[in-house]
Amino acid sequence: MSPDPLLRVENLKTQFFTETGTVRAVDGISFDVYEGEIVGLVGESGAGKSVASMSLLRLVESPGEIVGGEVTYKGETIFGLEEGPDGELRERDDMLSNEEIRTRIRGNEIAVIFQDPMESLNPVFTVGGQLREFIELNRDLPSDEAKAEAIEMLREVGIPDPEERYEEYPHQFSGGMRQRVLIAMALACEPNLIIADEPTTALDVTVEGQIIDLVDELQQKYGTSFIWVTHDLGVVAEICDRVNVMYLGEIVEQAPVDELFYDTKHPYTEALLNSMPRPDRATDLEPIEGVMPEAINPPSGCRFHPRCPDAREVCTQVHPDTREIDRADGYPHRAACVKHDVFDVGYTESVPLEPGDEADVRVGETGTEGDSGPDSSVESGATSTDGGSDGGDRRE
Ligand SMILES: Nc1ncnc2c1ncn2[C@@H]1O[C@H](COP(=O)(O)OP(=O)(O)OP(=O)(O)O)[C@@H](O)[C@H]1O
Ligand code: NI
Repeated sequence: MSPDPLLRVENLKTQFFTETGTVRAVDGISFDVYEGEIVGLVGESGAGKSVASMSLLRLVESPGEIVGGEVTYKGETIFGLEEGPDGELRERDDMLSNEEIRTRIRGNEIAVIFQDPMESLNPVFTVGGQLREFIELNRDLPSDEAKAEAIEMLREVGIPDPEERYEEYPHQFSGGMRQRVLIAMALACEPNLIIADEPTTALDVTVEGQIIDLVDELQQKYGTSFIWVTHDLGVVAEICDRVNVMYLGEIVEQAPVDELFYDTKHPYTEALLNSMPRPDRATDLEPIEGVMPEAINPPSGCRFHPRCPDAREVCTQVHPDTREIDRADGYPHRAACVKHDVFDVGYTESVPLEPGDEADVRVGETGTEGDSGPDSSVESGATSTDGGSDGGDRRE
């Protein structure tokens, strides 16, 4: 583990200001990416994985806005706020401009691969032409050299007959081949970090496996770091070094991949694991009970408590921060669950919630749960400075 991370994300918050309310899509997440590692962001649909990844390059669009926290890349501030003279939050002076992000960071330092290659490739231009143009622009190469490089990249990502395929259009490529093209494009400028948002989700399992092997190979060859977004813990097991499990805008567990699987500290991770097939567990699959509530008005206390088999009374009141429970290989194993002793909020004495007690409670319904919301939660962490101040931290 090198002393300084390549990317540091601290207490990042991104919200959408919609007519029906404020969506707390990313609600105070912190994680690091060190050089050469593949870091997973995993969680159910709506957990905030995509919004988190978009926020890292400030790609969130209105009505979305990053409202708090810090993103630092190689010591440079991609996003950061400070308190102005009247106590209002404003962007820090050392924050990179949009222009700097576009020309210096995006593509060259940090590249992004999205789920649907058809959205990233223009259907009216040839695959090769697009790749060539991208290389020409970003690496300032003359056209013929860029073309040779483009063909080389296509070969590198395992496209057969790259000279011929160079002349073809995106629709002539299969989904897996298009995804390979996007990987080629991401790699073309030899970035240090690639953010890949569910790049294999639309593919069948065999092709997915091939793409994952390819990424593994390229990662070792180029030493590129990755942030790998997925809802699939199987993929995480295959490819990631460290993992962040997201639930309703928060990271509830963070650990090196083996620790996460074999010394699971958060009931949500446990539930995710139980819902996926595993060779080392013969038991039947158990789907996670209930649905993830919406991020507009999350449950009080621990956001997972209405679905949690370990939930006790205290879990409805205390909102756990993500604390270090253990260390493994020099990395922290963090979890946001008060059943761990470090929280010391009386979990053991607290009355267990009957299963099903709150399983039906939906956000927006009347009842103690829906009424309280996060404002009434007690923050468990003395270190947490922003607890419950939602809305108040919107910039303007
Ligand atoms: N443009 C938008 N306007 C309003 N809410 C949004 C917008 N984009 C995302 N959200 C909300 O932000 C939350 C997080 O969404 P996000 O797309 O990051 O989830 P995800 O974990 O990537 O899910 P998936 O696995 O389905 O891609 C969700 O509640 C979503 O509805
Ligand atoms: Ni997503």
